[in-house]
Amino acid sequence: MTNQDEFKRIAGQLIAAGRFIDSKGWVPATSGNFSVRLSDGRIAITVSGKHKGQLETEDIMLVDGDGQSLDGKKPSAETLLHTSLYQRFPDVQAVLHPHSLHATLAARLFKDEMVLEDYELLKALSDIDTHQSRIVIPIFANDQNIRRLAAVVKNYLDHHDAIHAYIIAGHGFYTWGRSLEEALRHLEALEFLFECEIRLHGVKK
Ligand SMILES: CSC[C@@H](O)[C@@H](O)C(=O)COP(=O)(O)O
Ligand SMILES: [Zn+2]
Repeated sequence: MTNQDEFKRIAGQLIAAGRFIDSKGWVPATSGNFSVRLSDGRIAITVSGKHKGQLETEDIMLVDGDGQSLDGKKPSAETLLHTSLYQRFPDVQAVLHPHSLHATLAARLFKDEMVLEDYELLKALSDIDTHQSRIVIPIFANDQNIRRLAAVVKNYLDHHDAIHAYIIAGHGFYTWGRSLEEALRHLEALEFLFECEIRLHGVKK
Protein backbone atom coordinates (compact mmCIF):
# COMPACT_ATOMS: atom_id res chain seq x y z
CA MET A 1 0.00 0.00 0.00
CA THR A 2 1.41 3.45 -0.87
CA ASN A 3 1.67 6.19 1.75
CA GLN A 4 -1.16 7.99 -0.03
CA ASP A 5 -3.40 4.90 0.08
CA GLU A 6 -2.69 4.48 3.78
CA PHE A 7 -3.50 8.14 4.45
CA LYS A 8 -6.81 7.86 2.54
CA ARG A 9 -7.78 4.72 4.43
CA ILE A 10 -6.95 6.31 7.81
CA ALA A 11 -8.75 9.54 6.88
CA GLY A 12 -11.88 7.49 6.12
CA GLN A 13 -11.60 5.75 9.49
CA LEU A 14 -11.20 9.07 11.34
CA ILE A 15 -14.24 10.51 9.54
CA ALA A 16 -16.32 7.46 10.52
CA ALA A 17 -15.04 7.67 14.10
CA GLY A 18 -16.07 11.33 14.21
CA ARG A 19 -19.59 10.51 13.06
CA PHE A 20 -19.91 7.80 15.72
CA ILE A 21 -18.50 9.99 18.52
CA ASP A 22 -20.76 12.86 17.50
CA SER A 23 -23.79 10.52 17.39
CA LYS A 24 -23.17 9.93 21.10
CA GLY A 25 -23.03 13.67 21.83
CA TRP A 26 -19.36 13.56 22.86
CA VAL A 27 -18.03 16.32 20.55
CA PRO A 28 -20.54 19.22 20.72
CA ALA A 29 -20.06 22.22 18.41
CA THR A 30 -16.50 22.10 16.99
CA SER A 31 -14.95 20.45 20.05
CA GLY A 32 -12.69 17.41 20.09
CA ASN A 33 -9.83 16.20 17.93
CA PHE A 34 -8.60 12.81 16.71
CA SER A 35 -5.42 11.36 15.25
CA VAL A 36 -3.81 8.17 13.99
CA ARG A 37 -0.09 7.50 13.55
CA LEU A 38 0.85 6.24 10.10
CA SER A 39 3.39 3.47 9.50
CA ASP A 40 6.09 6.01 8.51
CA GLY A 41 5.66 7.94 11.80
CA ARG A 42 3.70 10.87 10.39
CA ILE A 43 0.42 11.62 12.13
CA ALA A 44 -2.96 12.05 10.47
CA ILE A 45 -4.94 14.53 12.59
CA THR A 46 -8.10 16.61 12.34
CA VAL A 47 -7.68 20.20 11.18
CA SER A 48 -8.62 22.94 13.64
CA GLY A 49 -12.12 24.30 14.05
CA LYS A 50 -14.26 21.81 12.10
CA HIS A 51 -17.31 19.99 13.42
CA LYS A 52 -15.98 16.52 14.18
CA GLY A 53 -19.23 14.81 13.22
CA GLN A 54 -19.13 16.36 9.75
CA LEU A 55 -15.53 15.78 8.71
CA GLU A 56 -14.54 15.39 5.07
CA THR A 57 -11.30 14.00 3.66
CA GLU A 58 -9.82 17.52 3.33
CA ASP A 59 -10.35 18.00 7.09
CA ILE A 60 -7.76 15.32 7.87
CA MET A 61 -4.15 16.51 7.52
CA LEU A 62 -0.59 15.42 8.25
CA VAL A 63 1.81 16.59 10.94
CA ASP A 64 5.26 15.33 11.88
CA GLY A 65 6.12 13.80 15.25
CA ASP A 66 6.58 17.27 16.75
CA GLY A 67 3.21 18.51 15.54
CA GLN A 68 4.46 20.62 12.63
CA SER A 69 2.10 20.82 9.66
CA LEU A 70 3.38 18.88 6.65
CA ASP A 71 0.78 20.06 4.16
CA GLY A 72 0.19 23.74 4.93
CA LYS A 73 -3.10 23.09 6.73
CA LYS A 74 -3.78 24.25 10.29
CA PRO A 75 -3.75 21.32 12.70
CA SER A 76 -5.87 20.98 15.81
CA ALA A 77 -5.10 23.60 18.44
CA GLU A 78 -4.36 20.66 20.75
CA THR A 79 -1.94 18.81 18.46
CA LEU A 80 0.84 18.85 21.07
CA LEU A 81 -1.36 16.80 23.40
CA HIS A 82 -1.45 14.13 20.68
CA THR A 83 2.25 14.20 19.81
CA SER A 84 3.28 14.01 23.48
CA LEU A 85 1.34 10.74 23.79
CA TYR A 86 2.90 9.28 20.63
CA GLN A 87 6.34 10.27 21.91
CA ARG A 88 5.77 8.72 25.35
CA PHE A 89 4.08 5.49 24.20
CA PRO A 90 5.69 3.96 21.08
CA ASP A 91 2.88 1.38 20.74
CA VAL A 92 0.10 3.99 20.71
CA GLN A 93 -1.38 4.36 17.21
CA ALA A 94 -4.51 6.47 17.85
CA VAL A 95 -5.50 9.33 20.15
CA LEU A 96 -9.04 10.59 20.73
CA HIS A 97 -10.16 13.74 22.53
CA PRO A 98 -13.89 14.03 23.27
CA HIS A 99 -15.62 16.83 25.18
CA SER A 100 -18.11 14.45 26.74
CA LEU A 101 -20.49 15.66 29.43
CA HIS A 102 -19.20 13.49 32.26
CA ALA A 103 -15.51 14.10 31.58
CA THR A 104 -16.26 17.82 31.47
CA LEU A 105 -18.05 17.66 34.83
CA ALA A 106 -15.57 15.32 36.55
CA ALA A 107 -13.38 17.99 38.14
CA ARG A 108 -16.44 19.55 39.81
CA LEU A 109 -16.60 16.40 42.00
CA PHE A 110 -13.05 15.05 41.97
CA LYS A 111 -9.90 17.07 42.55
CA ASP A 112 -6.68 15.53 41.24
CA GLU A 113 -7.83 12.16 39.98
CA MET A 114 -10.75 9.84 39.44
CA VAL A 115 -10.34 6.28 40.70
CA LEU A 116 -12.22 3.52 38.90
CA GLU A 117 -12.52 0.15 40.61
CA ASP A 118 -14.91 -2.76 40.87
CA TYR A 119 -16.52 -2.26 37.49
CA GLU A 120 -16.84 -5.13 35.02
CA LEU A 121 -16.45 -2.64 32.15
CA LEU A 122 -12.86 -1.94 33.25
CA LYS A 123 -12.08 -5.05 31.20
CA ALA A 124 -12.75 -2.99 28.05
CA LEU A 125 -9.45 -1.22 28.83
CA SER A 126 -6.22 -2.68 27.49
CA ASP A 127 -4.35 -5.07 29.79
CA ILE A 128 -7.18 -5.20 32.37
CA ASP A 129 -8.67 -8.65 32.90
CA THR A 130 -10.66 -8.36 36.12
CA HIS A 131 -13.17 -6.01 37.72
CA GLN A 132 -10.87 -6.13 40.77
CA SER A 133 -8.55 -3.59 39.18
CA ARG A 134 -7.86 -0.05 40.33
CA ILE A 135 -7.46 2.50 37.55
CA VAL A 136 -6.38 6.08 38.19
CA ILE A 137 -7.42 8.78 35.73
CA PRO A 138 -5.49 11.99 36.52
CA ILE A 139 -7.23 15.35 36.24
CA PHE A 140 -5.19 18.30 35.01
CA ALA A 141 -6.18 21.96 35.22
CA ASN A 142 -7.31 23.39 31.92
CA ASP A 143 -4.91 25.76 30.21
CA GLN A 144 -5.22 27.76 26.98
CA ASN A 145 -1.45 27.45 26.62
CA ILE A 146 -1.31 23.97 25.09
CA ARG A 147 2.49 23.79 25.11
CA ARG A 148 2.42 24.37 28.88
CA LEU A 149 -0.42 21.86 29.36
CA ALA A 150 1.47 19.28 27.27
CA ALA A 151 4.50 19.79 29.53
CA VAL A 152 2.35 19.17 32.64
CA VAL A 153 0.99 15.97 31.08
CA LYS A 154 4.47 14.85 30.01
CA ASN A 155 5.81 15.40 33.51
CA TYR A 156 3.00 13.25 34.95
CA LEU A 157 3.52 10.49 32.38
CA ASP A 158 7.27 10.49 33.01
CA HIS A 159 6.74 9.84 36.72
CA HIS A 160 3.84 7.37 36.73
CA ASP A 161 2.98 3.94 35.40
CA ALA A 162 1.16 3.86 32.08
CA ILE A 163 -2.41 5.18 32.21
CA HIS A 164 -5.35 4.79 29.84
CA ALA A 165 -6.60 8.36 29.81
CA TYR A 166 -6.51 11.76 31.47
CA ILE A 167 -9.15 14.38 32.11
CA ILE A 168 -8.72 18.12 31.58
CA ALA A 169 -10.89 19.97 34.12
CA GLY A 170 -14.01 21.57 32.69
CA HIS A 171 -12.83 20.58 29.21
CA GLY A 172 -12.90 16.88 28.28
CA PHE A 173 -10.57 13.92 28.21
CA TYR A 174 -7.85 12.22 26.20
CA THR A 175 -7.64 8.51 25.62
CA TRP A 176 -5.61 6.41 23.21
CA GLY A 177 -4.95 2.89 22.00
CA ARG A 178 -2.77 0.55 19.96
CA SER A 179 -5.35 0.98 17.18
CA LEU A 180 -8.20 3.36 16.44
CA GLU A 181 -10.60 0.56 17.33
CA GLU A 182 -8.99 0.17 20.76
CA ALA A 183 -9.00 3.93 21.38
CA LEU A 184 -12.73 4.01 20.51
CA ARG A 185 -13.38 1.15 22.92
CA HIS A 186 -11.52 3.04 25.64
CA LEU A 187 -13.49 6.20 24.92
CA GLU A 188 -16.87 4.46 25.12
CA ALA A 189 -16.01 2.48 28.26
CA LEU A 190 -14.48 5.44 30.08
CA GLU A 191 -17.36 7.76 29.33
CA PHE A 192 -19.71 5.14 30.82
CA LEU A 193 -17.47 4.70 33.89
CA PHE A 194 -17.18 8.47 34.40
CA GLU A 195 -20.97 8.66 34.38
CA CYS A 196 -21.15 5.87 36.98
CA GLU A 197 -18.78 7.75 39.30
CA ILE A 198 -20.46 11.11 38.82
CA ARG A 199 -23.92 9.72 39.47
CA LEU A 200 -22.65 7.83 42.50
CA HIS A 201 -20.79 10.73 44.11
CA GLY A 202 -23.28 13.34 43.01
CA VAL A 203 -26.03 11.38 44.78
CA LYS A 204 -23.88 10.89 47.90
CA LYS A 205 -23.33 14.66 48.37
C1 LIG B 1 -15.23 24.55 20.51
S1 LIG B 1 -14.09 24.91 21.76
C2 LIG B 1 -13.02 23.50 21.76
C3 LIG B 1 -11.59 23.84 21.42
O1 LIG B 1 -11.16 24.95 22.16
C4 LIG B 1 -10.70 22.65 21.71
O2 LIG B 1 -10.71 22.32 23.08
C5 LIG B 1 -11.04 21.45 20.92
O3 LIG B 1 -11.22 20.38 21.43
C6 LIG B 1 -11.14 21.56 19.44
O4 LIG B 1 -10.10 22.32 18.90
P1 LIG B 1 -9.56 22.00 17.44
O5 LIG B 1 -8.55 23.08 17.16
O6 LIG B 1 -10.75 22.03 16.50
O7 LIG B 1 -8.96 20.62 17.50
ZN1 LIG C 1 -10.59 20.23 23.56
